[in-house]
Amino acid sequence: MLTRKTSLTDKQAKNGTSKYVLERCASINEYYDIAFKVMLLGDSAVGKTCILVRFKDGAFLGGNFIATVGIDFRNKVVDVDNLKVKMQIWDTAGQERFRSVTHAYYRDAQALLLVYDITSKPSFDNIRAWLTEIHEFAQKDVVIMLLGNKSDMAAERVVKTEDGEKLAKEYGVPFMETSAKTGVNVELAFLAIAKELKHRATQQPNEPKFKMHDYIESRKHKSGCCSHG
Ligand SMILES: Nc1nc2c(ncn2[C@@H]2O[C@H](COP(=O)(O)OP(=O)(O)OP(=O)(O)O)[C@@H](O)[C@H]2O)c(=O)[nH]1
Repeated sequence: MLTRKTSLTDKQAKNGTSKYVLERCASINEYYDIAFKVMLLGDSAVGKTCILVRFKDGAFLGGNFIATVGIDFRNKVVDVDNLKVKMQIWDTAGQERFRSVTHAYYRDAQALLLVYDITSKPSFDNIRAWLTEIHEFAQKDVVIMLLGNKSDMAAERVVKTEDGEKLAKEYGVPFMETSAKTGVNVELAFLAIAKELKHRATQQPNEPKFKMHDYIESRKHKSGCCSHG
């Protein structure tokens, strides 16, 4: 594999407009300009692995639930404004007994997707505890997004969309409901994160700021309406 590392631009490096180093990596399978680490967090069985598989392979992992043991990651390269952005996505085990393993990875992550299950009230109630943990272990400027997964299970819903929105507003984080089963909003969640991180890394002083919240609100599929895009 041929790997070459370059800084963003000499100017950016000099005036410190970006703290991320651009990596230009060429190999048979993978070419990218810039790389970020993203983590999926949330209680066991909320659908973190399924969200990752849906985004990476466009498929749904139905059937028997197999809990993640420890931590695992998958890479996906997406195009953002003519740059190849590699997202290294870490899938963590939601079970309590693996918590000390996953804590060690928080500090490296630039973005966290915090997931609950709309059919599980405890998974929603635990979001506050997850946020406390994030504030303890993650970087101060980490990008956080709240996802209410399994939006396809309308009949079993116990957490209202408004409650998710309210909680997200309280913590100042973007929010959307997803379905790893149908794919609703899954790609949008990762693309919004990729765009936000790319803009933070390459932002020029005179460039308008990327507004992640507006980007999501103008594109997200709202539960109970329309067809899946
Ligand atoms: N209907 C429906 N089922 C889902 C969805 N996402 C996940 N599931 C199911 O929920 C169960 C748990 O999914 P996982 O992705 O393994 O959950 P997890 O959060 O990774 O769990 P841990 O690895 O224990 O942390 C599985 O049986 C999935 O098939 C969804 O969007 N809709």
